[in-house]
Amino acid sequence: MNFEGKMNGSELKVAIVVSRFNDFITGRLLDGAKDTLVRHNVEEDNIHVAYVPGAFEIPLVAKKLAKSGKYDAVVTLGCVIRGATTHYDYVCNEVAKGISKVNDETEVPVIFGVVTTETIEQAIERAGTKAGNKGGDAALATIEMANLLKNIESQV
Ligand SMILES: Nc1c(NC[C@H](O)[C@H](O)[C@H](O)CO)[nH]c(=O)[nH]c1=O
Ligand SMILES: CC(=O)[C@@H](O)COP(=O)(O)O
Repeated sequence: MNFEGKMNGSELKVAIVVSRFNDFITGRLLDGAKDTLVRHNVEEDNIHVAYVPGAFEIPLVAKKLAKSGKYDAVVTLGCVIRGATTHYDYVCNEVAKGISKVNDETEVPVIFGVVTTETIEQAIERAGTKAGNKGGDAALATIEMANLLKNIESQV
């Protein structure tokens, strides 16, 4: 028996948690994610967006949305850019751990679309320029994972 997540999102309800910090970047990640979801047949009315102050706040809101039972998956979008202190390391580590924990606790796909870079240029490259759009990439993973879990649940 094989399990597969098809790339048709017509039956999916998706929440997006996006941080406002570095919104020059996160706004483009959000555009990329929404465009990719719609181009894979997710209804615009089935895409709900929650804004948080910074990446550190993403896990809490992602957990709230995942636990609501109203969404097949949650996309998380943020941008953490290293500054002059070690603050970057703490934010990145806690955000990654927090999002992973929400996956484990809720068994709802919570996709990691947080860009973590050393420089602003690296972030720009990943927000719709030479390295693509990580928001769009996260949306693709979201559709596949949501449909994969539905496929597993229908067969086992
Ligand atoms: N430096 C960045 C932050 N810092 C803010 C934290 O995420 C958090 O909002 C604050 O510590 C209050 O709890 N956030 C980012 O998203 N990106 C950064 O580069
Ligand atoms: C990732 C951050 O928290 C960072 O932007 C903070 O900058 P700094 O380390 O210069 O305070």
